[in-house]
Amino acid sequence: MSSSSSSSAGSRLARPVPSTPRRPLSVNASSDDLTNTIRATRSNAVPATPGILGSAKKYKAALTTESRVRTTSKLKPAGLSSVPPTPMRARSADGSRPKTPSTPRRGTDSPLLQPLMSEMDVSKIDPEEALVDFQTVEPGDISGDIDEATLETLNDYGREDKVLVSIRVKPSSAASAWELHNTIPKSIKLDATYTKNSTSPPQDFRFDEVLTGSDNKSIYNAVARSHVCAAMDGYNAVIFAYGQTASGKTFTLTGDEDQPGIIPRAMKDVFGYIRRMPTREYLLRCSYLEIYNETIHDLLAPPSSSVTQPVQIQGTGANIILTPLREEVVTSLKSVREVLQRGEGNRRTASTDWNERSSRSHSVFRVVIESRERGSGDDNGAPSGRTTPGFRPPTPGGPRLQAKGGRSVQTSVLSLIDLAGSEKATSDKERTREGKYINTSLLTLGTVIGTLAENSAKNKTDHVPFRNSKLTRMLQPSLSGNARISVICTINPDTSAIGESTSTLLFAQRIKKVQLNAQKKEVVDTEALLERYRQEIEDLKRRLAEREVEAPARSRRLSAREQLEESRAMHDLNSRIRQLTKLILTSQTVDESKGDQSRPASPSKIDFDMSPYQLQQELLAARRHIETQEQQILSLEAALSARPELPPDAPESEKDRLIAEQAKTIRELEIVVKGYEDNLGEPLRAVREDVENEWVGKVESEKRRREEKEAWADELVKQLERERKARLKLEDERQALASFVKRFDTLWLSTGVPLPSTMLNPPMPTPGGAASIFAQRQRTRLASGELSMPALTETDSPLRINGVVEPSLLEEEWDDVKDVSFENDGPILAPLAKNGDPTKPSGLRNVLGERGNFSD
Ligand SMILES: Nc1ncnc2c1ncn2[C@@H]1O[C@H](COP(=O)(O)OP(=O)(O)OP(=O)(O)O)[C@@H](O)[C@H]1O
Repeated sequence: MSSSSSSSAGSRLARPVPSTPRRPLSVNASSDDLTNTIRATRSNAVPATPGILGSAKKYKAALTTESRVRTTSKLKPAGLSSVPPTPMRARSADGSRPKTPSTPRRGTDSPLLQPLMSEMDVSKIDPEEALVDFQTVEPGDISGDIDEATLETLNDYGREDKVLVSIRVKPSSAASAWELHNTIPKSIKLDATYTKNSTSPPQDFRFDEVLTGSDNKSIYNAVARSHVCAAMDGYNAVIFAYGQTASGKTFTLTGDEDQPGIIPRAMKDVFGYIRRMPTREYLLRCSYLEIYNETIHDLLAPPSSSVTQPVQIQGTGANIILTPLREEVVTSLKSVREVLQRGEGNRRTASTDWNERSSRSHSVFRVVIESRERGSGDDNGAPSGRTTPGFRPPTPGGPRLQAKGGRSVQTSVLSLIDLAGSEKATSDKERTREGKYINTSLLTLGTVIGTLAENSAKNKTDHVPFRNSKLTRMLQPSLSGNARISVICTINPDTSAIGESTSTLLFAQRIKKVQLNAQKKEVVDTEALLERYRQEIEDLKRRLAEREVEAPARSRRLSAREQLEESRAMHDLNSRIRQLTKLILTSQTVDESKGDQSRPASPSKIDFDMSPYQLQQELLAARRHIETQEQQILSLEAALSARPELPPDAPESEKDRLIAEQAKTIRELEIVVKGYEDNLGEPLRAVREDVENEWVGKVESEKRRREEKEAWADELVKQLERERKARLKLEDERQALASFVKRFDTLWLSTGVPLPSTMLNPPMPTPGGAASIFAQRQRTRLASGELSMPALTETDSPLRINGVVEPSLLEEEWDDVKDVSFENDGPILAPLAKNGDPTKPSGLRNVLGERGNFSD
């Protein structure tokens, strides 16, 4: 053990938890126990290891949750004996298969199982208190098989970018339809007797492993151990079993009393791995869910809430969140066993035509592994882990281990998936309905795998229908490449299952082609870094102040070269302070989600959702800030210059003190000025630039709108001018007409013809009527020589304006007027009839000639 690890171990042991003796080595929490518990739960019998479950052994629980679990576990022995009977038990009792209209979740019948683990719920636990490390792992919790040599020799398929695909052939007493390793190692082919096409030889299917027999240990070593270790090393890892119903998937993953499967062995290796890693500490969280009839149920939630509140898949692509999903912190194999027991109790299994205990759902057991380097045990003068305040995450998915002191936290997920088996139609209606869902999701899994394989092989980017089923949606991040995957395809070698086995082998071949590129995920805690920066700044400032105090006395002793070096050292200290100050500002304020390192956030971070007004306010606030700083600078400068000068006979020490103070003030000023420039000057310019950029577009569009309005206003003015002219013209015409009528009336009066009685109350004249009468009368009087009147010339035209005869609006009216006269003009025309021909057409045109004095 290295010295650092010993010291950390020492500090850990020194934690103030006196009543935490090591767990006795006699605790034999073997994977067999774990499997027994699972199997027992699945068969609804009292667990095969009641002694262990009900044991009153004193568990060490210094930094684990076991003490709390233990408190609640005290009820368990009583509860276990009263687990109510289930359909399976009923079946074994009366020998006939029970009718199960809906697949039962046995957890519903065993409420006593529920509260036991509630205190392990991760949302109620300070993760720092549940850390597991090499000291807290019990020897009984680990697999004795794992050691350095084993790890070295592990066939680490996880390092390849391909899925590890293995075939497991279930032992059968009947004749096998398949030949194994006949011509090629790790291959399987159909016995030629059963090939349909006898002319072509049967295809050799080659895989990473082709395994037989009932030994689960060799299976685990061959197909799972490397992936479990990869998960502990920081990679996401997925191990799943695929195959037709009753072919041995559950046997492979869970196993039985004699042959513990992958899950119990993996968990033993997890603790074994932790024990081998004295330099790291771990937080393990488990969740367990099932996809039943395309609904995701949390197997760790109370059954009632699981039914009413199914788990939803949120997010897109590789960032998928399952919510609400219970996660429980596990600190020992025992706590894993309890979690598995509860989950298994809630799983849906039923008797089918092929499998007495067929899984009717896909089940996913997930372990989230978070780890970080062990610190010195004291980041802030307190024991490691104890100082972190209770961490309650706002987001679904449970809490996260916090990085401390700049240490990074590595997170990975190990998913162990027992898929429901594909099957033909069964004799039971409900089973058939379930079978449809199962087959559909498996079919989608096949399509997804096929597309992924095709995309990888042909370098294509065809759409992958992940969303077509809950299973593929949930597996999307892993299948998209960010996980190391191991698939165990189980087949039944019987001749009756040749079709299903062939289809399983084809699926296995396709998934072999999927390309992977799993990466480790590490997160560094910026808060811890900031704290370190702050401490360093304080330290540097203190050193700087010390040097400054000593500087005057020392400078008298130092040579010129030494003085130069001294000033360089001071300068370096100052630069480092400035650099760290800037770093703090950047880390605190840069919005990591946007990845924009160039823009500080507060107070000058630009939010493009802000309104221009808000931006202006921001700008103003920043300006005010600058002004305050400028005032600070001024006042500091004033204070500096206002210092009383020392009298020449002042003691040397007094002079030294004053010089040191002044030097300090100057450096403070320098830092403030530099800080002003770095933190406000540049950001403020950026603000102005952003505001200006935003306004340029707006000003341009405003300008365009204004130009358009001006053009429109010009047009309006022009129209108004035209209208004004038209009005003037009309007014002139009106006046000309009025004077014309007036003249006409004068002429009438001069004829001496008495006004007819009707004229005393004349009807309203119309232009045509008056003109007609006037013309008639003129003709009569001219003809009789009674009147010598100068002929009307163009100059008399009422339409003449400014000496020019212009076409008039009135002209059109005249054209339209065919007969204009006074109403009841008979009496008026009577006297005219004496001198003229009243039968002739009347009208001004007749008086003034065919066109009169109207010109075109
Ligand atoms: N390799 C094996 N050695 C011994 N027994 C096996 C093996 N594989 C399967 N079995 C037995 O076969 C039966 C069916 O196996 P299992 O329940 O694991 O099938 P499954 O594929 O999970 O079925 P389903 O999809 O219906 O849940 C079990 O009784 C199991 O013990």
